[in-house]
Amino acid sequence: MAGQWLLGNGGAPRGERPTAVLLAVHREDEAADTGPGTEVSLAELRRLADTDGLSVVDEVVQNRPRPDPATFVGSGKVDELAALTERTGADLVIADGELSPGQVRNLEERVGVRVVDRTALILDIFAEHARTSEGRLQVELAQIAYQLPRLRGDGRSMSRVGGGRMAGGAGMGVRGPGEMRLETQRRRLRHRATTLRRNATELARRRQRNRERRARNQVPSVAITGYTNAGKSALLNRLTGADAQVQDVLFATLDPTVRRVRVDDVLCTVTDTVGFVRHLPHQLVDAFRSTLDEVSRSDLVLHVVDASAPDALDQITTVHGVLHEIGAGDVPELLVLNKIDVTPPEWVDALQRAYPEAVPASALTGAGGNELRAALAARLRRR
Ligand SMILES: Nc1nc2c(ncn2[C@@H]2O[C@H](COP(=O)(O)OP(=O)(O)OP(=O)(O)O)[C@@H](O)[C@H]2O)c(=O)[nH]1
Ligand SMILES: [Mg+2]
Repeated sequence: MAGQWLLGNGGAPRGERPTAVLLAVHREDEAADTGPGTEVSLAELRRLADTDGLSVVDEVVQNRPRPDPATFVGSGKVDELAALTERTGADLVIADGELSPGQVRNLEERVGVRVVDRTALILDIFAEHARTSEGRLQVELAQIAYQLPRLRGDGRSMSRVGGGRMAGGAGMGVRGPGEMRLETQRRRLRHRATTLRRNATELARRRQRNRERRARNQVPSVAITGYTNAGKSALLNRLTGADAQVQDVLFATLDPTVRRVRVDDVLCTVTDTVGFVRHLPHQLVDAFRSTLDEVSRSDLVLHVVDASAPDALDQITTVHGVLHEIGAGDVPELLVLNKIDVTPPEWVDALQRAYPEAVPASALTGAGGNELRAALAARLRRR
């Protein structure tokens, strides 16, 4: 895909990447006890920015019970942010949350640089990583859903935030009052979404037919799921000898790879698919419905956890939340504690205390492979 609507520039050397300041609200109230904490969330936002080809130069965090409805952080912090972006010459600000269109406008007016949110960043990464026509189509649908309520009539939001395939074109060369332009943009986007949805339906039907064919052959299906970067693709390769793309970036895989494989004596299909993340944009969950159906229609979910992540337990909870949301909450699950080659043994113990049936393994070294195969075959036979 052309790069004009991308926030970052993954191909550029680090020194030439666009620079960003992160902006977060640290809630001191009860929410802080249940969530992963601001530190973990910010570290993840930093990785997302890095994956998107941006260079993070600084961050601004404010303690407050909840985000300010007008400017996300309070007025004093906005001044601080403006001074910081001025001093560092940062190209944009990324808020760790979802901003309302009003918050974006107010912040941009006062800070003087582009302001985007976590959702836009994730959409941008998806746009860059989608390879197949189905993946691209789903990403564009998600982008349109994100853009529609954020159109400004001046054509700005189109090319500024995430943008879709039509980013540069829509709204260009249209004269007239802002209201009319806004209406034209809206109509074009809706029209485009209708076309895309029609194609998506056709692709979903094809997926459905393939699933039915596999079901007729009585071959059970296993869907590999888990948090992004947990090692899902590496595990698929380890289990099936496939050559799925393994990368130390977030959302390397967007398009499902299906492999037929014999696990011990059981023949099954194994699908590797898109990873999950905290606050996975609902626009993406909606748009990726047909891809995610591979998970909800599978016979077994192989849930891969990066045991070496300090927030592994919280990642498990996040994945369970998304599985529930996509209607896969009732599919039997086998948990794999991956990356034990780099995990302190006491962490693995703690995870196994919480999830006694989980199988420790390493997709990298192959450790635990036999136990995993045996557990997988046993679960499939039990079916
Ligand atoms: N040390 C170690 N690294 C691993 C292991 N499994 C995967 N990795 C590394 O973790 C990173 C992510 O692996 P992937 O297989 O791409 O992860 P994924 O879950 O498919 O990630 P997305 O598709 O981006 O959601 C890569 O750098 C892998 O080399 C493991 O068992 N041990
Ligand atoms: Mg992957």
